[in-house]
Amino acid sequence: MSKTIAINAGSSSLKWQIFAMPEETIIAKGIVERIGLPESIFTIKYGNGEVYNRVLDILDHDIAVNMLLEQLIALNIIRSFDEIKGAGHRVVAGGETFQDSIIIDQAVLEKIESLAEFAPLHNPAEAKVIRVFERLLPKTTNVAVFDTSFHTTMPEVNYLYSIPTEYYDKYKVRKYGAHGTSHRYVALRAAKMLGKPIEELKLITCHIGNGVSITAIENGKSIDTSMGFTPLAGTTMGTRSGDIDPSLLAYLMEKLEMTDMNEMIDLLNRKSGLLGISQISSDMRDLEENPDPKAQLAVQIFADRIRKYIGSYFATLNGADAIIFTAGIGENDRKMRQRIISGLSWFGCELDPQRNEAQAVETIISTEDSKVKVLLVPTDEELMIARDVEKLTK
Ligand SMILES: Nc1ncnc2c1ncn2[C@@H]1O[C@H](COP(=O)(O)OP(=O)(O)O)[C@@H](O)[C@H]1O
Ligand SMILES: CC(=O)OP(=O)(O)O
Ligand SMILES: [Mg+2]
Repeated sequence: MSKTIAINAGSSSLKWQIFAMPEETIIAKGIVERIGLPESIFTIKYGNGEVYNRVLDILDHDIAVNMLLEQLIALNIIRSFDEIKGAGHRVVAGGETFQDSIIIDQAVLEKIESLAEFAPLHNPAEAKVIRVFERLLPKTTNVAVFDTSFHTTMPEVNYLYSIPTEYYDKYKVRKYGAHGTSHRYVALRAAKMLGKPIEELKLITCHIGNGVSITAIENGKSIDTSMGFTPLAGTTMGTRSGDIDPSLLAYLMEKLEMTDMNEMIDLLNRKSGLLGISQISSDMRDLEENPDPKAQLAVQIFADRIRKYIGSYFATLNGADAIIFTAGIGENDRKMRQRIISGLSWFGCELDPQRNEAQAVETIISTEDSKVKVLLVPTDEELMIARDVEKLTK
């Protein structure tokens, strides 16, 4: 038995699990939520159902990971960092350089850092977390697992933008997508739940967290996905605008007397989405029950954009067997699932209100008669990451 830690740094969270491998039993797990927001939540579950929980302001991922490593020792979950043989790190953007998971050396880490423009809210923070590991756990093998890997099967017709092709040839400008590890995991689980080989299924997977992406899956392969060159594209998200008319950039920059394009991109990445529309919060928990009309408008726009992508993927796939909900909002927010599916009855999707009460458990939430099944599948990016560490370090 060896111990592997899987670290999943998201835009608003840091999730992690320590597994005994190859048994895949969980030794401890935890999440730091609302990173960068007031009242971040730091939780560790370990031992025989023990829980360590603190609410405090955690400014960034660097602080979160240092706090986590400190508590692993303080709570006696491990006696020394040397016990951890492998560490798997989620990295959002691998570009065309990294098609698969890889052991991290200095050249790999520098390349991950150089891909910052491909995932500005993620790669820099993820690289920092890896550097903390290199410093504090020098004997541990670090492995990078890329969100983009699963989407490398997308056909050219879907990953190319309608701009001069020379820019793809010269600069690798294309759609890369994200959340691939999650889409892959929930698709595999869905096939099990439906009792069919994944090769025979057409699936639309909806990863709805602080970042949101919708993926069309055929034959177990990603055919198209809503995120683009970076995770800014697609649907409305916690702080990201999703798709907009690019002409807006020049127009708004002039109005705002902005000269730096990075400032504009930052506005779309960090001040838009639920936060921008509601002017209240990027966190769905602060909005869902909030009677403020702006909060409710934000919630409606959020649902509408997801529904539109699902609709378009019915066209991409020429029909679908199942829609799958996962991630923070997809797993926990039944009202949001109801809002999204209620507009898709023409396609043959019908939710069972009672089954839809479920939260964070694997279950079918559509009615018996629903032509398209609707599934709730809690994602487990960390397990997929730990499996890749095991594969590469054996
Ligand atoms: N019980 C809940 N009801 C509604 N939304 C929830 C609930 N629990 C978590 N969320 C939402 O999930 C989002 C975070 O999702 P998550 O997948 O953890 O994020 P990340 O993108 O950082 O990985 C937040 O917007 C949070 O409000
Ligand atoms: C790519 C992305 O948006 O990831 P997350 O939802 O974890 O922030
Ligand atoms: Mg995430």
